[in-house]
Formats: sequence, structure tokens, C-alpha cells
Amino acid sequence: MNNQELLYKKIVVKVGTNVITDKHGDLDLDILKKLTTQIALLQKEGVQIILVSSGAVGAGRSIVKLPETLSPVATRQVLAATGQIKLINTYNTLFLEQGLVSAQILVTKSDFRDRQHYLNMRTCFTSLLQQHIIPVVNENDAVSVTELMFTDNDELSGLIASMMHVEGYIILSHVDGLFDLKNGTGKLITEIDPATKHFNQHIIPGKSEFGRGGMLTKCHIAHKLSQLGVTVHIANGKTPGILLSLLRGEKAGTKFLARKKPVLGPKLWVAHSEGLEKGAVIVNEGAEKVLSDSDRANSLLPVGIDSVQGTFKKGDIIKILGINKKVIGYGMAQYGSEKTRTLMGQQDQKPLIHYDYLYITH
Ligand SMILES: Nc1ncnc2c1ncn2[C@@H]1O[C@H](COP(=O)(O)OP(=O)(O)O)[C@@H](O)[C@H]1O
Ligand SMILES: N[C@@H](CCC(=O)OP(=O)(O)O)C(=O)O
Repeated sequence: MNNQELLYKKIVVKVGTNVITDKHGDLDLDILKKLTTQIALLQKEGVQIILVSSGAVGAGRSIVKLPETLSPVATRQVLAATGQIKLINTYNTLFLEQGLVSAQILVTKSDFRDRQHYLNMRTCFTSLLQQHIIPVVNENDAVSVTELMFTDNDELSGLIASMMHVEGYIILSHVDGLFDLKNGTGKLITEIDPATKHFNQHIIPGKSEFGRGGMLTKCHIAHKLSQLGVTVHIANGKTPGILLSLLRGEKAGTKFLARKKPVLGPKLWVAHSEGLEKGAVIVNEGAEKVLSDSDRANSLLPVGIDSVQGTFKKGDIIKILGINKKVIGYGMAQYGSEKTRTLMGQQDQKPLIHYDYLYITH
């Protein structure tokens, strides 16, 4: 294989529970071996790879039998805590067979809560990749509960993909990609333009057994990442040689084309900060219009703020609500809620959110 022929130099690969486990939670060693062999081949060609793998809860199911009386939260915690060991041991053994060292990184949403934590996380991944070690990532399900949880590992891996500025983000599912299911032809959609927004029309709501997300979350994340400048593939992880095919540019699965103008720097962190906000501001019509204009680089000034919700301080993430109270974006506050309340409505004041730290969602 010639590195020149490969599409990407740095990728995140996310693999779902249903790809690597059967319904009893037993890990499919054949699939895992094929997956790790492909990763090793790519790594030897100079591709940097971060693997995000689900399957801890599934694997836990094959280890412990829990009483039905145990709460769903406790059940998930016990299954994940026991299953993660089996999962990571299996990866470790398989990567060692390929002459590769792997590392385990377990994260919660709050590990990305402020810019410093986010940068610490990035340094950790960068250092592992520099040492040619394969990071194997999962959510720390034993401790992340309810509001601290990622929607699923698709969301988590999307965050890592943008944080690490990868060129390609590959979601390996147990289906071939996005099919035109609801009203359409039932055919696989091979390419999606970054301007496309209405995935719901193709998707049947719900999720597969044992999975957490579903196709709708996958498409939301894929679309968001494509907007941020990353090419995303949703493909079938059980298809032999799928990773190699995708990196060689062969047609497989659904490809979300990347927007030409990538989003860089602190904006990327802000783009993934939904759920971490400490407060909110409601902006007036003029401000909403100016901020939503993607051709202009505008900061949020106090003159455009109508009201302030909650308590936040300098450096906190806040939500920006439009006149109809719908979320229009997120940003990092340059000063606290108290000062914002005194300055709002006033002309010629320092921006509450600087453009570089502002992410508009539509
Ligand atoms: N338009 C669609 N195209 C493909 N799959 C779809 C679509 N709408 C709903 N699905 C469902 O989404 C599921 C795949 O998502 P998910 O359960 O998250 O998979 P995985 O566990 O493999 O990550 C499939 O079970 C499929 O039935
Ligand atoms: N962190 C969980 C997986 C959560 C998840 O997103 O699962 P999946 O939908 O199969 O990718 C686990 O390891 O079991």
C-alpha cells in the first residue's frame, strides 16, 4: 500500500456495540482481529488513528448476570465497569499481535468543560499519536450519569475528531450507511453535501438493540463535523477491508463531504459545548441577524443583548437564544453575568463573546 494513495493522514474511527458483539455480549474476535489488522496496516503507512470503541456494557453482559431489580443506572455502571476490562484487554492483545502498543482513555463530558481541560485532553492524544500508540477511547460509563453523559459514542468521537483536526471521521455501524428509507427509494445515499440539513426525512426513529444513539444522532454529528471541515463516512464495520477501502477512496457507505472553509481554533471547542453552558443571553432581532450572517465575522456586543439568564463568569460557556428563545449558538463569555446585566443595551462596550469564541448553530 502506498501512502500517497490514502485519502487521510489522521482519522478517528468509531466502532459501535453491534459491530463487535453478539446479542449475548460476546466479543466477536474475528471482526476485532480484522479491524485491528486494518488499523495496524494503516498505521504502518503513516496514518494516525484514534479508535473510539463502544462495547463495554455489551461485554459486561457476558460476564455478570444482574438481578432485574437493580436500577438501570446501576446496571449500566456495573456492566460497563466489568465489560471495559474485557474490551480493552482484547484490543491490547490484538494490537500487540500486530506489534502495536495501545492506550486506554476513558472520558466524561465534563472532561471537555473548560478550555484548559479540553487542551489537556488534546495534549494527551497528541502525545500518544506522536509515540505511535493507538488510543482506544470510550465514555467512562461507570461514572458518567444522566446530564454528564454524552448522547452516545458518536457524539464523543465527533468531539475528538474535531478537537484533533482529523481529515476523516469514520463511523463503523452494523448497517451500510444512510438509506433513503422513509419516503424514498430505499437505496443507499452515497454522498451528502454539507448544505443538506433534512436527514429526518430518510430516517426511521429509534435505535438498534444494545446501541445507544441511532441513525439520527449519527447524521447530526456527521453533518456538524462536515460543517466544521471534516469528511465523515458512515459505513458497515462488518464489511471486509472497509477501512482500507475508505482510505483508498473506494465508494462504500455514506460520505458527508467536508465544507471547504474549515472551522479552526477555539471555535471548535465551543462548537461541541452544548450541555456545558452555565447561563444564557437572549439577543435582539438585530444581533440575531448579524450573528447568523456566515459571511461576516461578528462578535456579540452588549448592545445586542436583551436579557441575561443564570450566573456565569469569565471563561464560561453560555448559550445564545434568539428572539423566539430558540438556541442560535454558543460562546465563551469574556466577562460575568453581573457585568453583562449592567452593560446590556449599551453602545461601544467590549464584546461579551469574541468572534473567535462564538459558534452559531444555524
Ligand atoms: N435511513 C436509515 N438508514 C440506515 N439505517 C437507519 C435509517 N433509519 C434508521 N436506521 C436504523 O439505524 C440503526 C443504526 O444506528 P445504530 O443503532 O446507532 O447503529 P450501531 O449500533 O451500529 O452504531 C439501524 O439499526 C437502522 O435500522
Ligand atoms: N459507552 C458504551 C457505548 C455507548 C454507545 O454509544 O454505544 P453504540 O451506540 O453501540 O456506539 C459502551 O461501551 O457500552
